[in-house]
Amino acid sequence: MGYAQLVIGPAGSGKSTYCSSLYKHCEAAGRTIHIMNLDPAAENFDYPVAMDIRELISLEDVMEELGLGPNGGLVYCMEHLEENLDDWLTEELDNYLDDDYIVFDCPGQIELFSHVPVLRNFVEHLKSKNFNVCAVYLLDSQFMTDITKFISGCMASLSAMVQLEVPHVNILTKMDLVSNKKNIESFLDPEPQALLSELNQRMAPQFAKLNKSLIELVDDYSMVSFLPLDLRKESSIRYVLAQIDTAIQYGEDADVKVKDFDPEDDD
Ligand SMILES: Nc1nc2c(ncn2[C@@H]2O[C@H](COP(=O)(O)OP(=O)(O)OP(=O)(O)O)[C@@H](O)[C@H]2O)c(=O)[nH]1
Ligand SMILES: [Mg+2]
Repeated sequence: MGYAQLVIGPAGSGKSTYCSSLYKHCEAAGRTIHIMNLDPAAENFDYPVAMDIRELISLEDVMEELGLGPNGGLVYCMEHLEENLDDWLTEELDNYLDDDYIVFDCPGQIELFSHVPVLRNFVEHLKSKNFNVCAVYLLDSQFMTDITKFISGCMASLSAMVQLEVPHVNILTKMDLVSNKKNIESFLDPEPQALLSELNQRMAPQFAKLNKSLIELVDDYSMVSFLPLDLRKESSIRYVLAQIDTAIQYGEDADVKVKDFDPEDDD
């Protein structure tokens, strides 16, 4: 059994920075994780790159040879990855052992986890290789000061969740930049009714019905919950990692068992 995090989220939400902070955190804690770069356009890395999509295909070559722009080029690269799951990726993964923990640093183009099936097939492939996978969706806390942005962030996360069908953890990044923590706290685990009335206040009356459906949808998937991440604080990184580890049952056989709960024990 292997373990994997698929780090996704809009462009610039802090995915690569998260990966490198996680790497440092684990290194200091004596824990081994491997980071794979899945962004064919990435150039600089703050973490040791264990696997790299650019060894398979580079965006620069694709743009040059096929005359594609950056986004079309990226989609082409990812589709090429998809076609090479069985050979290239399988071979790469063969270098890792049971119990290895791999973190995939994805590109930020939102299409990749909403419109095209690349990441879904990638995840299916990992599952078929016995990996427990968690989608880690990062959203920039700077965009969370406003209910309408919050809802659109939730929708993007939800579409990734529905498409990938793996455990899913939402994280609010760049908490060090948040000056008024109160504004954000109301978004971390908000009351659906409070969200709805705020949304209604912001929008013209004809949207009331749509607003209600949106909030119900978000609530039904019980995903209106974000973990704040402040990379300056080890405790914050540790907490977020522990939540993800629980989601993929990492370390279950060790001492974590006590913390697991069996719904049947609950009555
Ligand atoms: N202050 C602060 N800045 C951050 C943090 N995380 C990332 N940044 C900055 O945000 C910018 C984008 O960060 P990246 O980690 O490259 O974001 P990304 O999601 O990998 O971006 P793409 O790969 O282009 O989608 C960079 O300038 C980072 O330095 C954080 O926790 N705090
Ligand atoms: Mg990145």
